[in-house]
Amino acid sequence: MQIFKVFHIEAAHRLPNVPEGHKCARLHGHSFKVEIHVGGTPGAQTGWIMDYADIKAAFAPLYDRLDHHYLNEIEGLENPTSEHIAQWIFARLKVGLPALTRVVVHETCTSGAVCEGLD
Ligand SMILES: Nc1nc2c(c(=O)[nH]1)N=C([C@H](O)[C@H](O)COP(=O)(O)OP(=O)(O)OP(=O)(O)O)CN2
Ligand SMILES: [Zn+2]
Repeated sequence: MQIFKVFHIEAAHRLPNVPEGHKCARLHGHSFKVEIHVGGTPGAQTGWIMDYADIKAAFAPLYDRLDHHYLNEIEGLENPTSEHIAQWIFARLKVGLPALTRVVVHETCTSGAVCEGLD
């Protein structure tokens, strides 16, 4: 079973490696929606896999690094595609949140990336 918590991140970026004339080469911003999913079995007494507040606390340091920042300036996000943002979050969050199973980054209402592990 999995639970999830949703975060909203305002941030700017540009994609440096797109073909010439691509709209995403220009500086622009998004209201990113990030889902953090955690897997496990609900505890017999608690009835929950984990307190949602603990997911929030684990993600907080990364949230602070991303929210209202220019993503290209962040180490590891020099090419901040949805895919790279999802991988960047997964790699760093997994260390302190071992039950992490999935990171979903909605870049717009119609597009996004899902990371369920690192190759
Ligand atoms: N595979 C990827 N493709 C694109 C990415 C990406 O991160 N991974 N990023 C972009 C742009 O940053 C852009 O902001 C989002 O693109 P898009 O979904 O095309 O945005 P629109 O608002 O124009 O979408 P519509 O629903 O078609 O209006 C581009 N590609
Ligand atoms: Zn974009």
